[in-house]
Amino acid sequence: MASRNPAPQCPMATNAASSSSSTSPPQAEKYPKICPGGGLLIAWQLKAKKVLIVGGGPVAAGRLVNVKDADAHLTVLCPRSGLCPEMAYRIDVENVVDVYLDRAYTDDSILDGFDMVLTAIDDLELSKSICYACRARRIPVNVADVPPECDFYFGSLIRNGPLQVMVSTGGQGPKIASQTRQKIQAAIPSNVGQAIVNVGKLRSMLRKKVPQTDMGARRMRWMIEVCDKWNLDEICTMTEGDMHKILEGWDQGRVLGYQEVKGGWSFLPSDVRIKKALFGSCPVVGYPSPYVTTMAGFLAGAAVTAAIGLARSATR
Ligand SMILES: C[C@@]1(CC(=O)O)c2cc3[nH]c(cc4nc(cc5[nH]c(cc(n2)[C@H]1CCC(=O)O)[C@@](C)(CC(=O)O)[C@@H]5CCC(=O)O)C(CC(=O)O)=C4CCC(=O)O)c(CCC(=O)O)c3CC(=O)O
Ligand SMILES: NC(=O)C1=CN([C@@H]2O[C@H](COP(=O)(O)OP(=O)(O)OC[C@H]3O[C@@H](n4cnc5c(N)ncnc54)[C@H](O)[C@@H]3O)[C@@H](O)[C@H]2O)C=CC1
Repeated sequence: MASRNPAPQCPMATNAASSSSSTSPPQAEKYPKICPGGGLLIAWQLKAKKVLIVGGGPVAAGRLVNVKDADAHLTVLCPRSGLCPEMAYRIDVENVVDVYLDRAYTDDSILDGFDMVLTAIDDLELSKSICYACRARRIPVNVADVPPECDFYFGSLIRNGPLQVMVSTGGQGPKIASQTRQKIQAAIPSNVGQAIVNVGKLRSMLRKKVPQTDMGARRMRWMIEVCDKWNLDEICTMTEGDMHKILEGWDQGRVLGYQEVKGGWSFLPSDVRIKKALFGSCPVVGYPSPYVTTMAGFLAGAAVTAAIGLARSATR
């Protein structure tokens, strides 16, 4: 791992050590405050892991998307008569369900061998008993609608290529999770996924070029400099040929910038920046580029003036 995660900012955090300043040790301000009561947000690698969904309604269909996005091997257990249109489509047309069992849940032996179980059925007692059977087998389980019977909660998700963001409120305010997700989504540049794909490619090329483990720190410093020197739009334009050029800089201990790699005059702004200034919209607040609004305003003004002029000359 490169470097430690920055301490999460928690305005509601209280720290026993720092709240009584007279007794707090000097380290109290230096280390991140512990903020208990949260869940552990992790990117669980489900690829080829066996997941069972019990139920075939809209909630089960939502869970299906979550686990298939993570490349899980999925079994759905639900009588055909109970499948909602989306679930039927996923099973029959899209064919993304690896094993479909057209029957109701009857006995717990079916749970053996699964790595994760998700229930989304309208039978609370059965849901609870599935939960206990999973816990007896140490299988992580989520029971939709019954937070106490969940080993983990789902959250409000953003996905853009390799980028994934999850907002969780620990089960307390799912609608606020959804609203917060929408605000974050509006602040994330739409091309971030492509930029991450390109950076991922460059990183793996660098690892091939410099595989030595004792070069880890230098590799990381170099990659950090690439990401600082190339902005997101520029990274999106990086071709494999550009990557080879950038990697040539490694031997001289330097990182080539966009202009050095792509050519062009260094005293002019890059074509990417010009395009963005003229046609882009601000990814953070979403307003149209000032250049575009000014130009549109000018054209509208000119059109109105011309129309008035024409109308006047017609009435004379
Ligand atoms: C524990 C959890 C389930 C789990 O993970 O197993 C859970 C539980 C419950 N939700 C309930 C209600 C609503 N859920 C939503 C929406 C979402 N709920 C989601 C997740 C979670 N919901 C998990 C915790 C997430 C967290 O930490 O915040 C989201 C984020 C993701 C997803 O479902 O995939 C998705 C938003 C997706 C998006 O838009 O991005 C809305 C709003 C709406 O529909 O617009 C309402 C109505 C408003 C309200 O009730 O507040 C009730 C019924 C309460 C009752 O009966 O009164 C319970 C049960 C209970 O609380 O007891
Ligand atoms: N985010 C959340 O946590 C939410 C949870 N819910 C809850 O999730 C549950 C499922 O809701 P919906 O998807 O709307 O489904 P639903 O209530 O429309 O249908 C239930 C599904 O479970 C299946 N089912 C019932 N008994 C079964 C059995 N023994 N074996 C296999 N399948 C069985 C039915 O055939 C059907 O497909 C409900 O309890 C609902 O209250 C609902 C909305 C949001």
